[in-house]
Amino acid sequence: MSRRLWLIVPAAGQGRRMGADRPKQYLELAGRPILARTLARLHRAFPEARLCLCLDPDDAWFDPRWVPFADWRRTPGGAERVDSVSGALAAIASEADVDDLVLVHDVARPCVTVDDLRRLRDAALAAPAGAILAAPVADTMKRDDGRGRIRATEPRDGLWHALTPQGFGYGLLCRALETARAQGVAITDEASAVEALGLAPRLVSGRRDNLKVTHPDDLGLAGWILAAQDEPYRNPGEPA
Ligand SMILES: Nc1ccn([C@@H]2O[C@H](COP(=O)(O)OP(=O)(O)OP(=O)(O)O)[C@@H](O)[C@H]2O)c(=O)n1
Ligand SMILES: C[C@](O)(CO)[C@H](O)COP(=O)(O)O
Repeated sequence: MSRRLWLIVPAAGQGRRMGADRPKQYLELAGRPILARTLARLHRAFPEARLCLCLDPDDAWFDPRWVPFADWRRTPGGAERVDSVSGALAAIASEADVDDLVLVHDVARPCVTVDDLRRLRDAALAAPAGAILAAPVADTMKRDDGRGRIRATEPRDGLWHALTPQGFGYGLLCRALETARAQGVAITDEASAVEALGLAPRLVSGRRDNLKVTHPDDLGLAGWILAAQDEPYRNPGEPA
């Protein structure tokens, strides 16, 4: 049997750094909520995928009309991003096979391109330890002294920004997150849990404009990026 594709979209954050009147995934980006934009990009790349959308159980903003997937379920978000992802993995335990491929993608990354999504999927299918989109660090890196001054210039050779999606086999990702939890390893992405097992996920060079909308000025930037990208970002029938 061929490996099925699951998408896990953590969307249960509060957007504290954005400081808006609602969680940032519900802020408008080029006329639609960020959540709708991100799901539209994922659907354009993988219309047949099964979606787990991690939402805060108390979320009062979500509208199911923004979900273009035929096969989707809402799963309860947790206290941290990793808890939201773990909750989604647990929710599909009776349906998923260990070899199924799981791509985890932040709802806060609406500018990911269809081309990058498919390249990452293909790389993750071929890599036993999974794969992540990532971008090489382009700036000189400084370490501060805790008082707003430079203590050191850090070598940037071999440094990458971790992006999403991050893709792994279902069984491997469950084992990695359970082990990290049991060992008290703090993780901010899926790859770091897999790394903690002693495995080495592949780095797939992705576009630098796959930014995570985090701070207020990211919103304008994301709007410019969407407008500039050379692929359509509206769903068929969606107003201009
Ligand atoms: N308990 C949480 C925390 C975060 N996320 C999701 O994880 C992604 C990356 O998190 P981040 O950018 O830090 O989002 P927020 O937690 O919303 O932002 P902040 O840290 O500023 O509050 C986002 O898609 C966010 O919705 C989640 O599903 N569950
Ligand atoms: C997973 C991630 O997008 C990789 O860059 C990122 O770590 C998630 O955001 P957070 O601020 O670390 O929760």
